Amino acid sequence: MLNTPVLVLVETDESQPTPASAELLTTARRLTSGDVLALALAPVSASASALLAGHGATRLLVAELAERACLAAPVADALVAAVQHTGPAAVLVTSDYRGKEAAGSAALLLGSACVSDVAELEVDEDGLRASKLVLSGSWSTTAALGTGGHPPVLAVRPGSVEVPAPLSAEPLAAEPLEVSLRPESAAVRLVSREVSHAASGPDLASARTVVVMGRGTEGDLELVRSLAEPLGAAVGATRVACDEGWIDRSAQVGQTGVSISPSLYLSLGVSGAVHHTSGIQGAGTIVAIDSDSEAPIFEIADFGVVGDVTEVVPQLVSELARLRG
Ligand SMILES: Cc1cc2nc3c(=O)[nH]c(=O)nc-3n(C[C@H](O)[C@H](O)[C@H](O)COP(=O)(O)OP(=O)(O)OC[C@H]3O[C@@H](n4cnc5c(N)ncnc54)[C@H](O)[C@@H]3O)c2cc1C
Repeated sequence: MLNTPVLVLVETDESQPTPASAELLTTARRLTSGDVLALALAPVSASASALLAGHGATRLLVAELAERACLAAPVADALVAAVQHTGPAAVLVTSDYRGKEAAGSAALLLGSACVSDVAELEVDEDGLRASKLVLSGSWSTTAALGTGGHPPVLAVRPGSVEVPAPLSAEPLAAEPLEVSLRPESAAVRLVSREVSHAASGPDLASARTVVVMGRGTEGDLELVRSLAEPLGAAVGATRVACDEGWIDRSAQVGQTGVSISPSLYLSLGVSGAVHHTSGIQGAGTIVAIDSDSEAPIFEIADFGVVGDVTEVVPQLVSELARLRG
């Protein structure tokens, strides 16, 4: 175990940290006996701050980036400022679209290492080791990050660790962090930001359960939602479903879409092309419903149903309702 601080970029809503942030804090807490420094990019409510502490944070730095918090370059500047202020052994961010880009930029600015899509982190006598799956999950690679240099910046995939219930804790005192933006960061302005159609359920990248719509659903989003809603699942899609305009592009899972690692992945009429399955490498249990028994998705599925989604899904939904009384 390390005894030096670990810096974690966290996000909170009104009352709590996001599930991905709780995972990062859990990971950091397991890596070090030293401080776990939470860096927030907006003011944090007392209840969210207490939960940050409950998940393992010992200090809370707040860099107020306002609307720039959703742009990678200013976030990288905030990470660099926090590193210079606190001297951590490592920096953890969530491996999503913004986190990966910010991690790369921050590592470049710090002259340190960067690994994205990290599935597992451990400490051995030589320092930190980060593991990830590559080549559509056919290889697991581990990078040794050494010690003594600038802290490595690690983008950790959501869904990689189980988060225990938070301990009861007092809110942390927020420590303001001054961030001076580089001219190139200050030059980028946020013009608009809106919630997309696909984002009406849980966040796709960090959801514990995901139901994915493929071509076999023939665009019946109601059918997909009829299963997703009782499961509290996020809705994802294949590229074909997005190309057809059945659902917003932001729902695309795969090589050119979002990478997901839910505990439960359920596919409806998805063939299992490698471009799609490369985005679900970290998934726990894979359940596939497809009318073609030869579909490649069945090669990686833990449970498979060969059948028509229009017949199987309603039966599944009513069985779920029956089991829940
Ligand atoms: C460079 C590149 C990048 C790509 N990136 C991505 C990516 O990020 N994500 C992605 O998803 N794809 C991506 N693709 C596309 C990918 O190769 C596949 O074409 C796509 O994933 C297939 O989508 P699908 O499974 O919905 O459709 P199909 O492959 O057409 O499969 C449809 C499935 O539905 C089944 N079916 C049909 N009717 C029913 C029914 N009534 N009930 C049950 N099952 C039924 C069929 O048996 C079939 O297995 C990429 C391709 C390229 C070249």
